[in-house]
Amino acid sequence: MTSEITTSHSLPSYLNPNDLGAWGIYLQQIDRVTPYLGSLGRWVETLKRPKRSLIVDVPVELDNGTIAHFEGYRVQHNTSRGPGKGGVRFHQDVCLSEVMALAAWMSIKNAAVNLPFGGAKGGIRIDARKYSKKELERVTRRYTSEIGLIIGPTKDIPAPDVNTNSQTMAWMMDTYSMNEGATSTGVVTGKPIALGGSLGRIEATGRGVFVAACEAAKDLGLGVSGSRVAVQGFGNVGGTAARLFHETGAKVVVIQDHTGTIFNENGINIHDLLNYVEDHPGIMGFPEATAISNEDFWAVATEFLIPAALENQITIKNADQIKTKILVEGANGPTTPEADDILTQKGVHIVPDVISNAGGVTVSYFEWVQDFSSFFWSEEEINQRLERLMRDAYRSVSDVAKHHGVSLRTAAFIVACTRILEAREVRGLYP
Ligand SMILES: NC(=O)c1ccc[n+]([C@@H]2O[C@H](COP(=O)([O-])OP(=O)(O)OC[C@H]3O[C@@H](n4cnc5c(N)ncnc54)[C@H](O)[C@@H]3O)[C@@H](O)[C@H]2O)c1
Repeated sequence: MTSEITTSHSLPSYLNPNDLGAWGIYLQQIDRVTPYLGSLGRWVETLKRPKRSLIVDVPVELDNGTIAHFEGYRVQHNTSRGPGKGGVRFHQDVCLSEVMALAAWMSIKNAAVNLPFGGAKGGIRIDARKYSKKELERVTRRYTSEIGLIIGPTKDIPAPDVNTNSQTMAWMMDTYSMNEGATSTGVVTGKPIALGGSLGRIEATGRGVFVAACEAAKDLGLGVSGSRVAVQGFGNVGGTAARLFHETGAKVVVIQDHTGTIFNENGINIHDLLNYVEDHPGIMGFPEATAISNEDFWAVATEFLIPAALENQITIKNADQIKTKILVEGANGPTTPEADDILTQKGVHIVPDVISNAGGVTVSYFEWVQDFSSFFWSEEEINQRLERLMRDAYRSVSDVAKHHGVSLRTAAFIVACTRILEAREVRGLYP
């Protein structure tokens, strides 16, 4: 791997070469696919620097009358295939190199599933738990106004991410619309339904995970009905994926959340568990399963393992114990590169996050399309279109993986980088 050479040649002066963080990992991933890009390789430097990075000061008056200042970012990594698209994160550790990497991974995800978007991401360096709803509203509105120069329905469309939600998007939409003097629903996605949000958005990521799992099962000649499934995380993504497996006749035998791990070799009744977690802090104490240790979660023999909680969960420490056939990444970055190598050597079929959890951004795309036409689709229509798009995405990546004899993760990057750089090449350089 030539990451040091590449990074020293292509690093913008505003980054610290000794502390690249997530951006360094992204650069290594690009180095890994460059040999597969053929003549498009001459454009690869395009992917190693963001098109546009905006850093803004966000001053607000707090409830106690003092003035606080927060750092805000919006990075548009690449817009060759369409407007920027990606979430806005509120977190005290947000920094430029992290937002750059998250924006770049959105370019890859959007291109891998063939959505007509580039990649972008935003963030504010703030510990959201320490501020009132009114303070967060003022922060959101001032941030939106500051980045209003570069966002817009045909320029860059933000969405929720860590610690932001549909209410945050409603404030962003309202602020942008006030500044424009026109109601502009298409400037953000992930909005409340009352404001042009899309049906099916809440379940979209979990549904996409399930569709990707079914496609992977076809590749391996496995049936889903009767198979055993392990799910880590029983929130939006894990809960929906578990329910769809259960409704298809699979046995979800083990589930872990932040409260612990539960097991039932005959399969956990997911409808009962969903009802249970509505009145409890988590899955622990569910009467129709047995509690086991969190470490034992990884050793349960299954056909499908769905990490849908946090990043860096499958590491060199537990990869050896894992006994599954198909790993479908619901979370972003749940598998470390070392663990990825161990599992691949063991013959585990890994469906990477940029494909398997793309259901959310896909229905965000549908929301944007519906807002443009002011014509809204039924939930059934949305789910059908989502399933078709996810199946097509999996197939094209799987075909490339077979053609080059590489993993689905490398194949997803090959497909995505090729699409982005083809667009770059035919557009040509301005002026
Ligand atoms: N929601 C989306 O549309 C979407 C889209 C793409 C990717 N993702 C990714 O999927 C993952 C899950 O997102 P979500 O929306 O379901 O979040 P969520 O908050 O609804 O659920 C998270 C789940 O993870 C569990 N969890 C937290 N800490 C844990 C720990 N230490 N061990 C085991 N379980 C733990 C929680 O108990 C909860 O059940 C995240 O990585 C997120 O970035 C989500």
